[in-house]
Order: sequence, then C-alpha cells, then structure tokens
Amino acid sequence: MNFRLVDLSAEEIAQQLSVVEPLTDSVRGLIDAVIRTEVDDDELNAAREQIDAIVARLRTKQKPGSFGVQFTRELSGLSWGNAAVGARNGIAPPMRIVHHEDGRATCDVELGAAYEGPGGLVHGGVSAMLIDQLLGEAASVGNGLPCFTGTLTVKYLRPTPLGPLSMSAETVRREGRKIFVRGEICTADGPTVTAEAIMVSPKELPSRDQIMKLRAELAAQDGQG
Ligand SMILES: CCCCCCCCCCCC(=O)SCCNC(=O)CCNC(=O)[C@H](O)C(C)(C)COP(=O)(O)OP(=O)(O)OC[C@H]1O[C@@H](n2cnc3c(N)ncnc32)[C@H](O)[C@@H]1OP(=O)(O)O
Repeated sequence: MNFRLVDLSAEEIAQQLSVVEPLTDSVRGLIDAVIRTEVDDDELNAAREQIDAIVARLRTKQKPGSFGVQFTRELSGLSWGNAAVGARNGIAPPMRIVHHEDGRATCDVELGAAYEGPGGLVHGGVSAMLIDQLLGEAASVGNGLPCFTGTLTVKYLRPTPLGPLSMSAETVRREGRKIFVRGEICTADGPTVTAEAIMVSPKELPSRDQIMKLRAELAAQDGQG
C-alpha cells in the first residue's frame, strides 16, 4: 500500500482546500446539471465543447495514476481522491463534515439527482458506500490507523429518499486488529438503513512506532535545514 508522509501544515492544507473544494462543488453542479437539463441538442453539443476545453486545460499538468493517500506529520490522512469523501472528487457525495468522538462518527449529507437508484430514491450501492466510509472512520479514529473493511452487512429497512440525511456509526467492540462497528442512515422519520461491519487494521500497514519514526526523521530534517 502506498503510504507517504507529506510535509504540509494545517494552514497550507486549509489554503489548498479553500481552492479545491469550491472547484469540486462546481463539478458536482455540472454533474447535476447534465442529469437534469432540458436544453436542446445544439446546446448540449456546445456545452460538451466547453467542457472538453476545460478538461484539456486541467490535463496540461496532472499526476500519473490516482491521487493516493498522504499523511501529514500530525497523522491526518489526505484522501482527496476518495470516492466517498475526496475533497477533489466531484462524484463523492458532499459528506465532508464528519464529527468524531469516542469511537463514534456522525455526518449530515444531502444527496441529489446524481445518487439516484429507484426513482427519487438513493441507490443501494451509494447507501452502502456512505455507511461503509462512516463505519471505517468510526473504527479508524479509535484505532489511530486506517482500517480496511473486512465484512460489511447492510440492511435496507425502507427506501431512502434523495434529500437531507443524517448518518452515525459507533464502535461496538475490539478484538486484536478487528474492530466491530455498527451504524445507520436516517431521514427525519428515522432509520432507513442499518449496517454492521468488521473493520480490520491490516498487518502490512506501518505500525504507529514506524510512523512516529518517519515523523521524527522529518523533524530532524527540519533541524538540519
Ligand atoms: C485516521 C485516518 C482515518 C481514515 C478513515 C478510513 C476510513 C476507510 C473507510 C473505507 C474502507 C474501505 O473501503 S476499505 C476497501 C475495501 N476493503 C478491502 O479492500 C479489504 C480487502 N481485504 C484485505 O486487505 C485483507 O483481507 C484485510 C485487511 C481485511 C485482512 O488482512 P490481514 O491484515 O492479513 O488480516 P489477517 O491477519 O488475515 O486477519 C486478522 C484478523 O481479521 C480477521 N479477518 C480477516 N479478513 C477478514 C474479513 N474479510 N472479514 C472479517 N474478518 C476478517 C481474521 O479472521 C483475523 O481474526 P483473528 O484470527 O485475529 O480473530
């Protein structure tokens, strides 16, 4: 797994996000507009030419491969390409605000036309992805290292409407590298989806000691500079 420390301060990250997040919101707006527009074919063709020009402009300088996951020396993970929460990913639902506390994670999200499965309802795979991410965050923060989903069980109690939703996840118990978590997706009328997962902190991840060693090496480089 690609694990990389980056030397960015909280201020530098905030600065980058202040540029990137509005851009990603604009991309989300574009996706929503393409789904819902009723303009004629000539307008659609003209829009496509403009979009192609913007894509070409962005591609003049870009990373090879995916964004990957980088960690700061404070051990914050920057997963800006992540399908569920990536700050640079316009197909990621806007679930940026995740609150963590004592092995719990909560998040509000508003899902629009891009997340539809049955008419007017959230796609079941999207629900599974969102709750998977939140369950992973509940497990990972308590553990101090990212966990992978080992087993995810999702129960769809009733249809989930597009619109505002609240989600929560909590740690139930820990057994070695396994963390048992459960969570739910709710509307104002109560839960629509419940889920349980076994999250596993993979053995090939660097240990906290190894991370601390890398962090000390970065600090030593600063001292020499
Ligand atoms: C702070 C930053 C925030 C960061 C926030 C991050 C949030 C991330 C949320 C999104 C998460 C994802 O989508 S992750 C992507 C989807 N998941 C994956 O691709 C995982 C693919 N599978 C794997 O990489 C691997 O199989 C692992 C990591 C799951 C396990 O491999 P391993 O590390 O070698 O584990 P291993 O030694 O075999 O087993 C250790 C223990 O776990 C159990 N175990 C092993 N596999 C499984 C399994 N699939 N389901 C249940 N339990 C399992 C074993 O029985 C054993 O229990 P015992 O004998 O000790 O009792």
